[in-house]
Amino acid sequence: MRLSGDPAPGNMNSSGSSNFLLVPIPEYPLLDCVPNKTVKIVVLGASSVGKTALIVRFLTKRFIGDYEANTGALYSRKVTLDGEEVSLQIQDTPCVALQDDAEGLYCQEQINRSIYWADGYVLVFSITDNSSYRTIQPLYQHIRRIHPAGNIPVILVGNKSDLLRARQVPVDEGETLAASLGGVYFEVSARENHEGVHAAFLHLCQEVIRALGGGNGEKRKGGLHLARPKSPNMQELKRRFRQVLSSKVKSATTI
Ligand SMILES: Nc1nc2c(ncn2[C@@H]2O[C@H](COP(=O)(O)OP(=O)(O)OP(=O)(O)O)[C@@H](O)[C@H]2O)c(=O)[nH]1
Repeated sequence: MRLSGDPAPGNMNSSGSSNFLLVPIPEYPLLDCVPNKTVKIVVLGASSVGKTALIVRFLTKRFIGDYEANTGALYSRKVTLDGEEVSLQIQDTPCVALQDDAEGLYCQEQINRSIYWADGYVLVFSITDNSSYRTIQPLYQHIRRIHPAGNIPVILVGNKSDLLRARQVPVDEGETLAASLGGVYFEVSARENHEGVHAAFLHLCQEVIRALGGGNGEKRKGGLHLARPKSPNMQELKRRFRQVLSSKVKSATTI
């Protein structure tokens, strides 16, 4: 899912094109406020698990169900995290896929750069897709190869919890896998509710701040407050949504 924004200068992906890190139009003039901390998060997972839907739900409290194939947009927001002003950047990414041997991973160069860039990791699978769940372990190993040392804040998100009848991954398997990664398991539905998604991202942001040496360890009250989006991103979102709708209507009428 693309949002508006010019390619960030100097960010070139492996093919030399500069459409890798899209810098959305900032919600605040950078001169207004230079938060003393930046939290960089990347959202990773197999195809169609809901990476973009989760980010959009978290940032806008809305569920928009249809997107073009994910090309990897960067979203930036000024947020107040436990009373501290923080610049939050969230990198969406194209899907990763298991290789035929079910051990290796197909992972584009731009995803490797996102992994290297990020401070915290949202690993997403769909509870309705066992293959997306089996992607997580090799994906985590891949992250570890890029960041062999130190603590890498990570959460495991089992999305589409509204589709209980289609469940393929039991809750305890999500919890067990999350524990093996050193993270927490969140079972959520980007379609149905904002609270669960918000809690997951909030937890990861707090872990990142702790890992970056911010705060004095314990979770202060206050939680995470997103600046009201006043950027054209919302207009862009609505335009993209109308575009998808009109294309569906057109295709329906041409049948
Ligand atoms: N029922 C249900 N559907 C969801 C949920 N989250 C996402 N979807 C649907 O799943 C499909 C994929 O959502 P995306 O957000 O595009 O997934 P993605 O992981 O970014 O997809 P890629 O572009 O393949 O990387 C869309 O049709 C969404 O409407 C959810 O919580 N519940």
